[in-house]
Amino acid sequence: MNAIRRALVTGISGQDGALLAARLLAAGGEVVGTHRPGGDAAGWRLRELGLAGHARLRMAALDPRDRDACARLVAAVQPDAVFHCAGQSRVADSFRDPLGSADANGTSTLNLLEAVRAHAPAAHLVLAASAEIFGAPATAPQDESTPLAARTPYGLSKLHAHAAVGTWRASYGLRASSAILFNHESELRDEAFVTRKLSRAVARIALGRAADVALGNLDARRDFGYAPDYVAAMVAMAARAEPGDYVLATGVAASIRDFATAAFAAAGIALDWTGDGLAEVGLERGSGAARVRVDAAFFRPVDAPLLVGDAGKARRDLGFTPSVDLAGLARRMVEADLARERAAST
Ligand SMILES: C[C@H]1O[C@H](OP(=O)(O)OP(=O)(O)OC[C@H]2O[C@@H](n3cnc4c(=O)[nH]c(N)nc43)[C@H](O)[C@@H]2O)[C@@H](O)[C@@H](O)C1=O
Repeated sequence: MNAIRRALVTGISGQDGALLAARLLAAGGEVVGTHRPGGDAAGWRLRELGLAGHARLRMAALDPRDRDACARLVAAVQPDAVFHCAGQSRVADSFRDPLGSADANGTSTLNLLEAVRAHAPAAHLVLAASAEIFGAPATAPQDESTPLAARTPYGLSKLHAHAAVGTWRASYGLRASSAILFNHESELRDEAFVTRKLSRAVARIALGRAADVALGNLDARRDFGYAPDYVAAMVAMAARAEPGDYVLATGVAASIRDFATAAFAAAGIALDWTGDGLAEVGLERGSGAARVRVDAAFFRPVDAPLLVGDAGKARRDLGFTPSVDLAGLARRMVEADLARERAAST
C-alpha cells in the first residue's frame, strides 16, 4: 500500500468527490479538485463537510471533455492518484441526452487516461464506474465476471469508460482501476436520486411542509450502500500497487418500496402498503393521508428489475466492509434532512 500524497479528484463538488476529498485530506494528503467551469467552486457539500478553504485543498476548473485541458492539468498537478468522478450520473437524464452522457462519461475517461499516460505515468487512476454496465443481468448477485451488457445510455457511457480503463491497463501498462459502484447514498446525495428525494420529502411531510411524494417504479430492487464506505474502498484501490476492477456493493437488495418504508419509519410514520396497482400507494387510505403517489413521469424506458452486487473481491483485497444497513442509511439521511429543514425555517 502506498500513501496518496497528492490526488486529483474530478467532480469534487459531487457526493463522491467531496467524500473522497474529506478522506484524503484527513489522511494528510493534498487534493486538487475539479469543478465545472463557471460552476460554484466549493459547492454545498464541501461547505457542509467543513472543507471549503482547506489549506491542502486546491480547486481547478475543468471540463473533462476537453482533451488538452485534461493534459495540462495532469501535467501541472503531477498527482500520484487520480479519482475520476466527474460526469453525468443520472440514469433518467441519459435517455433524454444519450450523446451528452457518452461525452461526459466516456470521452472524459479517455482524455484522463491519455493525460495520465503522457504526463503522470506512475499515477493510479481510479474510475467511478457503475453497476449499470451490467444492464438487466440474468444472474444475481453480479461480480467482476458478470457479462457486461449495458441497456441504458448512461450504462453504455460507463461501460465505455470501464472498458477503456481495462484497455489502457492492458495496452499501456497503466495503473488504472475501475470501481464498479452499486447505488451508494449518503446525507450528501443529490435530490435527483430516489433515496435523497425520499429523505427530503419525508422530512418535509413530517414537519407538515408537504403532503406527499411522487415516485416512479417502486418494484425496482437495488443494492443501497453508504457512500463513505465506497470512497474508502476507492482510496484503498488507488493505494494498491496492482490495478484491478472491483465491485463495491452490500450484497443486500431492497425495493424502492422498502426504502420508502424505512425512510418514513425513520420519521415515525408507518406506511401501510395495501391493495395493488396505483391505488396500492394510496397509503392510509380512508384517512386522507396518502403519502406516496405513483407518477408515470418518473418511470424509465428501461429499468433493471434487480441489481445486487457481490463484493467478495473487494472484501478480500481491500478490506471493504459495508458499515450501514438500509434502516441505518434511511435514518441518517432523514435525520440530516430534518435538521436542514428545521434550520431553513429559522
Ligand atoms: C449504480 C447507479 O446508481 C444510481 O443510479 P440509479 O439506480 O438510476 O439511481 P436512482 O436513485 O435515480 O434510481 C434508483 C431506482 O429508483 C427508481 N425510482 C422510482 N421512483 C423514482 C423517482 O422518483 N426518482 C428516481 N431518481 N428514481 C426512482 C428508479 O427507476 C431506479 O430503479 C446513480 O448513482 C448512478 O450514477 C449509478 O451509477
